[in-house]
Amino acid sequence: MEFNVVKETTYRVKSVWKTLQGEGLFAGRPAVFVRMVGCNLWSGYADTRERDAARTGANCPMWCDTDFTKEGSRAYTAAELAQEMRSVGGDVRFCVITGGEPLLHLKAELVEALHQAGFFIAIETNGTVSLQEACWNEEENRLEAPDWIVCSPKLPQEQLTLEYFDELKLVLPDYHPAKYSDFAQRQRLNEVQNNQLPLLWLQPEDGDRLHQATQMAINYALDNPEWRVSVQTHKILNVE
Ligand SMILES: C[S@@+](CC[C@H](N)C(=O)[O-])C[C@H]1O[C@@H](n2cnc3c(N)ncnc32)[C@H](O)[C@@H]1O
Ligand SMILES: Nc1nc2[nH]cc(C(=O)O)c2c(=O)[nH]1
Ligand code: SF4
Ligand SMILES: [Mg+2]
Repeated sequence: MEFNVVKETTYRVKSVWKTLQGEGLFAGRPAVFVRMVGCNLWSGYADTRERDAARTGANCPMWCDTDFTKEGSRAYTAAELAQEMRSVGGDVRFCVITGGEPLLHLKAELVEALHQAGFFIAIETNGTVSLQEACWNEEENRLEAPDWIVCSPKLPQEQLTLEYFDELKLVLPDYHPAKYSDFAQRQRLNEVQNNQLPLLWLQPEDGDRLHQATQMAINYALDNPEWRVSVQTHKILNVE
């Protein structure tokens, strides 16, 4: 007898947890976070920082504050992940998909499952992956995209393929606004923002250079008031 086994797509997830969104417009808002494994700009292992920074040309491998390695991760189907997120989140229906680089994983199928489970979906991305390519719904011939896109670029703007975003977050001192002026135009006008105000953030790099980076961010915003300073509030509140 022949069996036609259709293998379901699974998603490699480091962790699912309930916390407060720490950064950007939704700072302070209860959220279910999903951290996907792996990134295209750094392997995630400390001994490869310099090598990976030289290879990718991004500085973030030198100071990324996140463990997105595969150790302790789990594979979920879209339905299993939606269920786990409902179970972890209780009444929370705001989720943030991050990583690592979440657009290496996210597909229309998962976006659909999370929407069906009632979630408003935000993502945090480095801008190197096209939404069109990641989240195209082949059957219905349309884009099945997350609802809210936060982009924190680490490569020169000419190399970024992300078509649009809702918030732009540059980590200082390595990523200067002057180098992202064309890319900043890809911010979309959206209903949440009542089609107004650009959301342009300067986020000081946490680590040895935090003090210097914070001063830079403050001074730049005071001189260029379309930019705002983003504080990583979860680190102050001491939540994950
Ligand atoms: C860990 S990244 C994951 C998502 C995606 N790979 C990206 O870079 O946007 C999540 C956010 O943390 C920021 N980030 C990482 N390390 C940081 C640090 N040491 N200080 C401040 N922000 C940091 C990133 O710029 C990004 O906005
Ligand atoms: N609480 C909390 N808020 C966050 N906002 C963006 C984060 C990320 O790592 O993508 C993050 C995070 O790691 N924790
Ligand atoms: S900041 Fe984002 S892009 Fe850079 S290494 Fe960390 S997860 Fe990857
Ligand atoms: Mg973080």
